[in-house]
Amino acid sequence: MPELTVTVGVSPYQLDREILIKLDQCDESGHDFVVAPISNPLFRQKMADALTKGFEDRNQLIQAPFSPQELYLRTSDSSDRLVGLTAEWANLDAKDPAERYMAEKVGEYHPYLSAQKGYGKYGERGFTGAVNVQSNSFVDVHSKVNENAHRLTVETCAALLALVMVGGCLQVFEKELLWASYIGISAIIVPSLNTHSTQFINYARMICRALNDYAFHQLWVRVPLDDLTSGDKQQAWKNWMLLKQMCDYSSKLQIALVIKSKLPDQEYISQWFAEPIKCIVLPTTTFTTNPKGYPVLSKPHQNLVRRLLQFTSYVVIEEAEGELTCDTGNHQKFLRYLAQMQDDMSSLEKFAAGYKDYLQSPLQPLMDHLESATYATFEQDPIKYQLYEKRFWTVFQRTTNSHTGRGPLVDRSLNAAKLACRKVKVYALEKNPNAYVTLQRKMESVWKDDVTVFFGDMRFWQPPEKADILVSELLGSFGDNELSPECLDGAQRLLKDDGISIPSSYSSYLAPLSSTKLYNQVTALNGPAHFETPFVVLFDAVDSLATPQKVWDFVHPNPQLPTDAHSVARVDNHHNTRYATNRFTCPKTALVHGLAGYFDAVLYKSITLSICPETHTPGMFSWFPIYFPLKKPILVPSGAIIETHLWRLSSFSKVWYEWSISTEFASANEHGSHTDMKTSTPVHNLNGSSYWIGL
Ligand SMILES: C[S@@+](CC[C@H](N)C(=O)[O-])C[C@H]1O[C@@H](n2cnc3c(N)ncnc32)[C@H](O)[C@@H]1O
Repeated sequence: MPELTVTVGVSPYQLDREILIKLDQCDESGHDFVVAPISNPLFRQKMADALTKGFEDRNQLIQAPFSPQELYLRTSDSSDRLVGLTAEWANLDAKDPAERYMAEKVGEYHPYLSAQKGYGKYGERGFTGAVNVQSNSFVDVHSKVNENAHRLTVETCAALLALVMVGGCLQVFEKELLWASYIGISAIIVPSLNTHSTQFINYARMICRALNDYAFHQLWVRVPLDDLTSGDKQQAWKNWMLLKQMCDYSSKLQIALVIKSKLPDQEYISQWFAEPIKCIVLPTTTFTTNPKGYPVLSKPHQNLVRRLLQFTSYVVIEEAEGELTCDTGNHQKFLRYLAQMQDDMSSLEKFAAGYKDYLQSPLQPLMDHLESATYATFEQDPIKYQLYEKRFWTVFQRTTNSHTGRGPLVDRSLNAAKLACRKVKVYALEKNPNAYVTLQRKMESVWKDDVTVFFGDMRFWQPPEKADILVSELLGSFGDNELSPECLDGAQRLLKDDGISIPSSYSSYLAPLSSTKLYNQVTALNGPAHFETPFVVLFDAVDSLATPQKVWDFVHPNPQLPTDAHSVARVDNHHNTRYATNRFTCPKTALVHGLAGYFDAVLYKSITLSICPETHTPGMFSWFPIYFPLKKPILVPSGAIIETHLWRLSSFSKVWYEWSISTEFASANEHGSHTDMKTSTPVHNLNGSSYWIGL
């Protein structure tokens, strides 16, 4: 695991000084950035005054541009070290229709506006100013109200928009965003998501518009990790889901997760790991004090923050209300110390650090020829080969036939034989012409007469004699996805009637998962085919929603095959097709982004290897799990049934998977009783159209 980096900022509850002075102070105390409100209390006061006035006066006040005195952020200097904070007091879902009406529904205030034709972007935003896209000119509609229309060129429009907007809460929000955009701030923290009720629909619409209209790289929504005042422990998460959906899963929409002193249960913490957390907000009140008087976090908080630092390096220390002179330098130092604390890392963790949530296309060792570097990566795993060697220990005295790569399994079988003072004859077979060169050299220099190396495909190769033991390692992250069943079926005729296959069986497992990060990464690959392609990936920003269940298995030697079968795999592969359906109870309301796939294998009798989370072979890193994505995530209520459907299908030239997920839940009907609802995703990868494995 690389050293965790931490970028610590500070969020003053109120700024009473020039922002540049504050930035200097922050530099001195070691902060990397400052989260600063865009406008200040003077502006708030002006807006509050405006609401008490009559129509004309009100509009005059709210149309006035920001005066420099009303802004904390006045210049574009240092905007790269600033995160803007829009006014929390702007209630985007104000019950008072006057507030919202004045702010947004310009058309109703100004009936002729709705009669205008050809509104461009700015008009659609609800500004009184509108771009007439046809004439390429700017119309100050409010001036038109006063029968005093000004026509301005579109070039000056952006600068002028700040001057002509109508006010009110929504207007405040837009006005601040526009100003922040003008001075070049790239990240904005928008008002907190209302977690007490579902009264945030207009807020969601405004966020959606902001994502659409402004060039900000990111909008961070303040969300509490848990709202302990709400009866529903998932209320904050559910509202966040709704917001995400309304914003059509925009990847620019991210979370500033506020961690308070009381933490929720683990299952309600882990649901956030699947979400795009961009920033961790730690109010100073979340810290406790150690005996020397320095601020520290409790152990559970430390664990949580360290876990979250794997997703983001941004931490904001938020000064509590009324703590204007609070010195957050020591809080920041503690966070840096926490980020640097190294756990003892296992070899698995060291190896895995660079692979977390990194999507890889599954290997196709049958259709493609692997590269030397890929074999070198396999060979770094000590555990896999130890397990094979353990197995050889009991069966080595017979002729061995091995499918080899660069030969690590051959080495292990010879080792085991030597330790047990037994003689084995090894035939090593490889179909990769390049790996075959390496094998030949190894035979000449190391193995000598103990091993004979052959070049060929096990499905068609003619052996000098039949083997007692057939050793292979053709397993993929989902067990059968590198076509071990087809290859070993083809090779079964190389085995004596009482011969042994290592592995003797392997099984595949599935579980539903939630991960916005993985979903966004598939989206970023551009193109619908990627949503119909499984990926090998080491899960990190993932919430696993259930213990994986077995979907199917394969056994070798395969009792279904005729003993004299020759090239069976090519003639009829029907016996290797599968369909499995599994049912999972969703433990909490969750957004399902796809399926996690795993496998375990019995090498022989009690010797097994596994990548399933509950039974993972310690220290083994040859395989990461597989991810079957969904084109559109599905929201599943707590307690609902998630039914997975997976097919393994085959033609003469390829094997592929198809998948879909159905959900079943009870829904109240208009008579107050419950009816069962069932929904389903489309079937993914029909006919192997997007992803297949070549035979
Ligand atoms: C996953 S690699 C494992 C290699 C080696 N056992 C190891 O652990 O490093 C599978 C190897 O089997 C070879 N292979 C796959 N299908 C084969 C086939 N039908 N006949 C012969 N070799 C095959 C591949 O070229 C590759 O070298």
